[in-house]
Amino acid sequence: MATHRYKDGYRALSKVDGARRIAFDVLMQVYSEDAYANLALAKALRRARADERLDSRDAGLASELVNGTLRAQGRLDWALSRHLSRPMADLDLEVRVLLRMGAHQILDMRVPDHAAVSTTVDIARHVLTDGPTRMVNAVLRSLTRMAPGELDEALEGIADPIERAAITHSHPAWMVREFTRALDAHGYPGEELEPLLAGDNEPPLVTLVARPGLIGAQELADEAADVLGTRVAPGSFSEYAVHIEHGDPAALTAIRTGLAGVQDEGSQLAAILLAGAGLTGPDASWLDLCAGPGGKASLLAALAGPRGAALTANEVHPHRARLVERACRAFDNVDVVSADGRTFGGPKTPWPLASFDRIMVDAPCTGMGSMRRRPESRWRRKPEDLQDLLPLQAALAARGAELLRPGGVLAYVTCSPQVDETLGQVERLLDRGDLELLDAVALAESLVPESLGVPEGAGTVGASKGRVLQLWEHRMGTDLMFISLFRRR
Ligand SMILES: C[S@@+](CC[C@H](N)C(=O)[O-])C[C@H]1O[C@@H](n2cnc3c(N)ncnc32)[C@H](O)[C@@H]1O
Repeated sequence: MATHRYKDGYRALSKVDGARRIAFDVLMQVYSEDAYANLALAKALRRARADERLDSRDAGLASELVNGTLRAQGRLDWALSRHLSRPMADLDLEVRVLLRMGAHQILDMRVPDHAAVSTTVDIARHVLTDGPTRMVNAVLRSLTRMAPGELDEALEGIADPIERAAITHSHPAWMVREFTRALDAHGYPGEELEPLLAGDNEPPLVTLVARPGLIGAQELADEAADVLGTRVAPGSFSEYAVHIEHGDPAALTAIRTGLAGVQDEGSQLAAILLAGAGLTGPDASWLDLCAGPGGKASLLAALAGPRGAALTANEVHPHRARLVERACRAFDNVDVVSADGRTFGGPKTPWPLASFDRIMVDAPCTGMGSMRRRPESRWRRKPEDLQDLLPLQAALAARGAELLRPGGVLAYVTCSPQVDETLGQVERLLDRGDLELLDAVALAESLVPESLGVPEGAGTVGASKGRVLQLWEHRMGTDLMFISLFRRR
């Protein structure tokens, strides 16, 4: 066992709590190696379970510490900075991570103060020298000594409403500005900002998709209930969706064999709407231009199959193209290709211009619509990212339009409500003059089991007769998917 010098001589360090140590190690990987929290955590938990170091309660605690600490980072740093004599950014990473973990337990979890402090300091003793360890101890103790309501009062004292909302709901201020702009652009009142931001801090609903033709939603729900012992519920906006309350979907045979997948209802709806839009003429050749990792491609393949249609699924990154292959392994009507979508197809290729009947352009975006699923992503994304994303999205959408035959249907989709990458790109597509915007809201209402409740007029773009569909977690419970549909003239 490790030893350490203290005033009273050498002594054994106290045993570090397993779940907290795992959380600390995963958080360090997220911050120092840009690891994805969900992947790093799953790997660490698998390893600990294999060594029989962890039961399911510990695994739950480690998950909450990782995900909760990441989500709450902005608010925790603000709270901690009130008890620090120098800026948080000047502290060593290990110290910052321990302070955040400890603060999350003190402020947000039902961990008794003394346990939150002592378990954090136990880790500090293993990874830090004496001085920083004492500092972690002192700052966390001072946090526990705050008067009730002290933080709320300080929050109320922040004059700028964007800054206040950013800290209260732990989002970067630029994102709060963008969410405000997006709500406004779709005609929703500013009061919806708070529930929107709060939704990002809720653990996400896990939704499965029963790929039609392979397995029915009821059969999938029965397997999930039996194997995972979870309560299940049917989807509201996709007849193929099954919500589960808990459990690891990977334990289901239907998931392992590709009959079903994990997919938010918003994503399912994007594929359902592209497949459901009216079309005259042939309906045989479908394209997913940005297919990785293959969620929408696999549902599109399932919907194309009974019509005798084939899907070409393209993805620029070969490793992600392999994920598309895996997601579509149960289908024989899918051709997976790895190429740059901006120059995909064309003369002398198997995919001439103006040849596809239905095209999905699910463009790379800021991902601001699925922050609840990737707790670290809100801090990784920068507003400058849009400088690269916007031209990329425009070029992919334009290529999609060129590959679409007259009378064919194109879906331009993002997992973000950010105005420039959604409505801005729709306007750009309409400026081409060869595309007509369809009414995605009316089509959705005609296809979904329950009404989406989109207010009258919301989603109308300029003078066009069409409407785009923006989904909101706080209204529909889905990711904030943006779906627009066009027909080529
Ligand atoms: C939003 S994701 C697509 C999600 C996918 N449709 C699904 O439902 O699973 C965007 C994808 O576009 C890919 N991508 C980025 N640049 C691209 C390009 N120039 N050509 C084709 N694909 C690209 C990204 O690698 C990413 O996998």
